[in-house]
Amino acid sequence: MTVSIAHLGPPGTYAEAATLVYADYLTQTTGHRPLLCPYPSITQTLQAVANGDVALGVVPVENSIEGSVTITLDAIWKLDLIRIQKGLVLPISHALLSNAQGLADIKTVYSHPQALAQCQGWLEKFLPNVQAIPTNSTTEALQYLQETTTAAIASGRAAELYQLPILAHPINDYPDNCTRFWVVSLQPWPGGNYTSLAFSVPANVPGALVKPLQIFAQRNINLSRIESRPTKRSLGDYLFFIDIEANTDHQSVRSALQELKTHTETLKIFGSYSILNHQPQSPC
Ligand SMILES: O=C(O)C(=O)C[C@]1(C(=O)O)C=C[C@@H](O)C=C1
Repeated sequence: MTVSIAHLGPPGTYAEAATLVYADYLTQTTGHRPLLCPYPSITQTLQAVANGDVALGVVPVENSIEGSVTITLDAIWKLDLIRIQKGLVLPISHALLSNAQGLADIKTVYSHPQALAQCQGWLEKFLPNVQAIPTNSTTEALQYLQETTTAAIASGRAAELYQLPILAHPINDYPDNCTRFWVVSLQPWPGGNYTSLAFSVPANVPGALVKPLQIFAQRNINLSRIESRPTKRSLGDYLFFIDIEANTDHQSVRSALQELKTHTETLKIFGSYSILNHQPQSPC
């Protein structure tokens, strides 16, 4: 049976590039080529997995310049059953695509908010008076390029795919730009050396976060990331997303999670997974 993988589309997005990396890995390990299914937004990609419309989904989680992809974290928290199967890191190199003669003709630039943010400094320096308009994906931004006063931030791969001219490349503010993606599904997976979880704390009182963090520290379990997101219930009320460098199969992790349950209001464990080591020829 062909496995379907949902990702943010249309074709040409960085999420599609990450999905192609995972599709190659699946083809090599199972002998079957999966089917790629583009969705118009990250939320719809995750919803397709939660509904069981597709077996897998690939979503961006964190960028080295701009930090968390908050849409992904919020949706994963809401969609209870989502489990992480793999992590993968993709180098990101943004280009300015446009049919304009030069930068001076550009009045509007379109892109995904993460891409606009990763190029903020470049935009301020080279296109200071231009209006930046967010789109659902970098590829969606390309539909506005019929006008010769518009530009889009997308990948060199997208420029090639849609035969669009590149005015400047690379334009990300820092050269070492990477985005981490998660491959998610409804199935628990045999695991790896990373575990991701999130929790809300019972009340906004002093030290509410100290205890959960101590539980890991006391067992010598290393935290590789901590991120807060508003619960959206009231101002100052937060959820905490944590990545630890250990597997839920380890006795110390199991006992930490047991204890954590008693110090949190809601605890969600998204699973243990390994990182796919991918060495691309060139950035996407
Ligand atoms: O719009 C795209 O092309 C995406 O794949 C989304 C996305 C993101 O949400 O972070 C993925 C990687 C890059 O960091 C920029 C944008």
